Order: sequence, then C-alpha cells, then structure tokens
Amino acid sequence: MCQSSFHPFLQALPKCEHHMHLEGALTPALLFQLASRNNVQLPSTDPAYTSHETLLARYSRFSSLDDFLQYYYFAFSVLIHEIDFESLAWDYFQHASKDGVLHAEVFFDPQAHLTRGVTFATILRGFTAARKRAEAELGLTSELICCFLRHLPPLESVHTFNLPEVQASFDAQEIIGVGLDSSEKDHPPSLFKEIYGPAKTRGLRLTAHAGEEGPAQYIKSALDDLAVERIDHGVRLVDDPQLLRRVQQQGTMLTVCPISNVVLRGAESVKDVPIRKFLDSGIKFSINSDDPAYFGGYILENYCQVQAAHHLSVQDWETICRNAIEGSWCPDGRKQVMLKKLAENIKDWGSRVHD
Ligand SMILES: Nc1ncnc2[nH]cnc12
Ligand SMILES: [Zn+2]
Repeated sequence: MCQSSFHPFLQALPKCEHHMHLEGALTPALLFQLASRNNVQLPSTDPAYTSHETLLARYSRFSSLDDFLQYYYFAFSVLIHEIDFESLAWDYFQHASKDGVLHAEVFFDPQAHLTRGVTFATILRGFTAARKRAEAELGLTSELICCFLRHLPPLESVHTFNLPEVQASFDAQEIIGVGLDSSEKDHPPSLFKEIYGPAKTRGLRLTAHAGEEGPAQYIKSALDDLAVERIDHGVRLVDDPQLLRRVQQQGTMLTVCPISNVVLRGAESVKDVPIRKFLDSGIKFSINSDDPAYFGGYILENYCQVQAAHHLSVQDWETICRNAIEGSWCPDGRKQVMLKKLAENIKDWGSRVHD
C-alpha cells in the first residue's frame, strides 16, 4: 500500500482494467495447490519450484519478457479442469473488486491450453462461471479477449481462430474481441493480418500488444495492418513523435502497465514510464496490472506507484479514469454509471487530498 494521503482517493476511484492476462493471476499459492490437486509434477531441476518463497524470489528477478514467459507458460500445466480456470479467474476478480475495479476486460491464451489437450469448452466454461459470479456477487462486469500467440507460426493462430467452438463463442458473444501477445521481438503485428481482417469483418473488437519490447514501428503496424482500436503497452510510442501525434489525433487508447514495464526491464523505474509525457500530449491511456501474480501488484498498486513516481493531480486522475471508462468495450449504460461514480468521487475527494 502506498503511504501518501492519496491512497484512500486512489482506492476509491472507479477503475476499469483493460490489460490483464487471466493466466497471469496464477499466484504461487494457487500454482502449488493445483499442482498437488491435479498430480502435476513441478520441475525438480529448477530450484525456483522448491517453495512459494523461492518461486516468488525468482519472479522478482526476471531479465526480460521472454525470461518471464517461460515461467508463465510452464505454470499453465497445472490448469486442467473447468474448476481450475474458474478458481483462477475468481481469485483475480476478488482482488480486482477490492482494488475498486468496476469493469475488467481480460485476456486469455487458448492456444497454450489447446496444445496441452485442454478443450476450449473447458477454458471458456470455467472463465464464464467466474465472470457470472463476479457480476452477481461483486457487481464487477467483465469481457473476455481471446489472444493469439505471436511466437507460434501465424497459420496456427488462423487455425485456432477458425475452430468451430471458437467461432461459436464469438457468435454467442462470450468473447468480445481478439488480442495478440507473447514474445514481441521479431514477431511483427503484420504477420497476423489473416486473423484481424476476418475478426473485424465479424464485428469483434481489436487490440494487440505492441511497443512493449518491440519498436514503435510495431505500434504503427498494429494500427495500419491490423486496424486495432487499442494498443496494449505502447510505451515505445515516445520514440516516434510523428506516430505519437497520430495516436493522439485518432484517440487510440494505450493500456499501460507500469509495474510490468519495470519488472520486465522495459523501464528502469516507474518514473521512466512515460505517464507525464502521455498526459501532456493528450494521449489516452489506462493503467493496468498485466500479470499481477508475477509482477507483485494488482491494479491499485500500479495506481499507487504511478502516484509516488509522478505526483499526479486530482485532475490527472480524473482524466485517466474518464478515458479508461470511455475507452471500455461495455454498453453505454454501464459507462454512464461509472462516469457518475467518478464525478461523485472527484467531488468527495477533490479538496481533501494532498501529496
Ligand atoms: N507482458 C506480456 N507481454 C506479452 N505477452 C504476455 N503474456 C502475458 N503477459 C505478457
Ligand atoms: Zn500483457
């Protein structure tokens, strides 16, 4: 928890989260519990898996996105049954709700489960059960975004996209859109046109990770080649002033993940995440947790660390939260409810906070 007098204000802000991977909510505690329940052998050759403590210690010293991804994908092996996916998502929704999240648009990586023999129905039923429970018990609404893995051959993504059960989930509006994630370097967005073209035609919402470890050029490619509406991360936008102006003029929203950028070595500290630059340039962005179980912070911790590093004003936070609400892919009625809460919150806290 941050110490500043801003903490209660940040806690109470009505939040929308747009960039978190449900599999990134798999805490060491849940990993060990599911490994034991499902008889999954953890690798004895890696001392990181000795205990919760050693695993957490290893998670605190990732050297890059790819270093993180090997632990992230390995951990998928404990997710086997519908109830495992439900427990994982429910764990996240409880954390998110405590942090003031009213609406979450969450990613998942079906390809990395299908290749292990877990069916799409198993994943979707588990996540859907948790989403329904979160709405009923926590008042937290959510949407699912189906991500494709850029480290695999693009044709495998096309195959997954075209699976009848995947297409049926789009028809049933159980999944709102598509995303692109995993190892970024040398895997430009342009390779995935064959998914994004048809996805746009059938009315799905579009986003892609770009400019996390990869260059600003990948952000341009995501906009030009994939016609995305949002850019996940996008922090390398600061390297291309012309593209920055274009993103501002188009009103494309970035889903920024400050703690993730530091843990995965894209930024030296949260001070180096270009929050002030984006605010001053009129770039719309939301603040998100990415993989909270691996990076040591859910959404509120990201808000707190941004405040500690950038000393934002109440107006800055109002702008960030308003853009996050307006940039969400939920019905207008839901946005109005959240905007009203935001206005009340700013009125209540506006004159009471100081750094
Ligand atoms: N930060 C990240 N970047 C790319 N792919 C991911 N999958 C899970 N977390 C990711
Ligand atoms: Zn991500």
